[in-house]
Amino acid sequence: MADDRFHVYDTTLRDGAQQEGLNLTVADKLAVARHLDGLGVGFIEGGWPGANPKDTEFFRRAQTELDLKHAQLAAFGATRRAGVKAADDPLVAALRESGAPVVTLVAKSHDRHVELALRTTLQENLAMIRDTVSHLRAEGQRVFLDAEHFFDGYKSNPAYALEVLRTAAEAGADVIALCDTNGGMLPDELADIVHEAVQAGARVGIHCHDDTGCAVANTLAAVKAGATHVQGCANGYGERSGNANLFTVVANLQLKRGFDLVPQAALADMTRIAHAITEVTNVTPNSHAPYVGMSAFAHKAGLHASAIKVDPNLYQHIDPAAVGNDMRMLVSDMAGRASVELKGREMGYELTPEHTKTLVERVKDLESKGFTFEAADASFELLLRDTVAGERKRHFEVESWRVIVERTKGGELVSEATVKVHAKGERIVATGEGNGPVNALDKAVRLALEQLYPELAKLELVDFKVRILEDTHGTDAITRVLITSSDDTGEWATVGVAENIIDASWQALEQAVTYGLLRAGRDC
Ligand SMILES: CC(=O)SCCNC(=O)CCNC(=O)[C@H](O)C(C)(C)COP(=O)(O)OP(=O)(O)OC[C@H]1O[C@@H](n2cnc3c(N)ncnc32)[C@H](O)[C@@H]1OP(=O)(O)O
Ligand SMILES: CC(=O)C(=O)O
Repeated sequence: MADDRFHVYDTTLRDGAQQEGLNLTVADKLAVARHLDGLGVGFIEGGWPGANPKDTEFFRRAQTELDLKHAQLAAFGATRRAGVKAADDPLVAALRESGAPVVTLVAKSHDRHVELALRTTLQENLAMIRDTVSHLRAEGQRVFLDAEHFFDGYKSNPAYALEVLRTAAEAGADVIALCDTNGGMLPDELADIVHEAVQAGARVGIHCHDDTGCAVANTLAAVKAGATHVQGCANGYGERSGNANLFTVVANLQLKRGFDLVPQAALADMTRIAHAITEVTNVTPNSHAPYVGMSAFAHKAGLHASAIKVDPNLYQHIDPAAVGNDMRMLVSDMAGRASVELKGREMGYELTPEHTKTLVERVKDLESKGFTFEAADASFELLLRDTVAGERKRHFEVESWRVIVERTKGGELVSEATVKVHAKGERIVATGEGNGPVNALDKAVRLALEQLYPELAKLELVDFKVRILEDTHGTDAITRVLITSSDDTGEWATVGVAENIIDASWQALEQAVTYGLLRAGRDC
């Protein structure tokens, strides 16, 4: 069980699920909870039982299907309605019956919200808090209180906001999490208010939204001011601009401020966990996310690479391995010799200074014509092999290719491609049909080569991106095609550039097949 002196409290399954476009099934919620427990968070807020059947079901299934090693489940809900007893409020009953050891109650702490949104008196709101907290405590549940709009409330009526905090603490709430519900706060002012709340004598937590882009900074400022309970969401999910990214918060506190929040081994697994959660939520991972993003330790500028060659710490704030991420070199027209040398080493090649120089020149020249190698590692490796081996031996030589697109009498569009290749001393002609010209070419080239290279059966074209460069030239614009291919062990990307989209696609396709054969360990 996690240390109770400082809480890492995750609200992905409740506030994270309030993100536009994010929709989790009960099975998804259970899967995310297991990942969060693997990270070692102390509390997982599972949702609002009683508010919808899915969240009620989550808490029911969690009792038998979740075997949490670190975390405790928290059920979220509101204080009782005005004018009824907590014991008689059906939503409070759902919290009581959720099976969760912890209940987090949202309560109004802003006087205007009490009067306008709850449409009750300030005294009745305090009674709602007192009554609900003490009722759930008496039922044996631990209670935390989310003081909604606390910072805006404090600015409007500090005495009342602090009265809410004291009332909850006196009734038995262990933590009063101060919520920047509208996400409008900046760190300095927020820290001052947290300091005042801590002085009032309660254990204070912090719950920040990212509407000013300061949710993580505000959370860290609150901790500095005395908060000992941090709330946030995996990958920064949440209502509007999101919540404080819990991964960033944990990494900052543990690696920069010396807190011992999650096991080191779990922290070193954080990048995998962050990506595993995106698989469940079906939200594209933010490659620029701090610590866990694919680009978080990717270096593009030549000057950076030249210093990194001497010591990676010169251009990195931490060792990426501490959060399970990796340093990557990007090769582009911003690369210098060091970038290319390090990228070559990453790929398993020790390049001579002459080869490095030639490669830098070829990359800069090709990028000026529209190629992009940072997005096409496989094309860069083929270029590197050409440079090192003079003209690299080929698995196959292309004599010609042709594509016909036909609109049939019935209105159907059919593409037919013919490729003529030479491989292993044979001349092979093959024809493929597809729903588009690239699909037809892909089928034809595999048909031609699969009899000689059966491993091509595993190759799959998984993504195809087209970009028109210099589009002011109208039909003379250059087309760049990026193809991502996969086999049963991984993915690779190739690039083609030409005035004609089919020609650019063919270049990327031909390299994809060649690289696939090299990956499979095929000699020419
Ligand atoms: C800041 C936050 O993000 S808190 C989390 C918010 N999350 C959600 O709202 C998602 C889940 N919510 C729901 O499913 C529904 O809103 C429910 C089931 C909770 C309530 O639904 P309904 O009964 O139809 O009420 P409705 O949503 O229209 O309004 C909310 C009611 O809760 C009351 N309320 C709001 N905050 C509180 C509070 N802290 N304590 C007690 N009552 C509250 C409002 O005054 C309003 O009361 P009214 O019905 O008398 O007008
Ligand atoms: C409780 C909550 O989610 C908020 O005030 O933002």
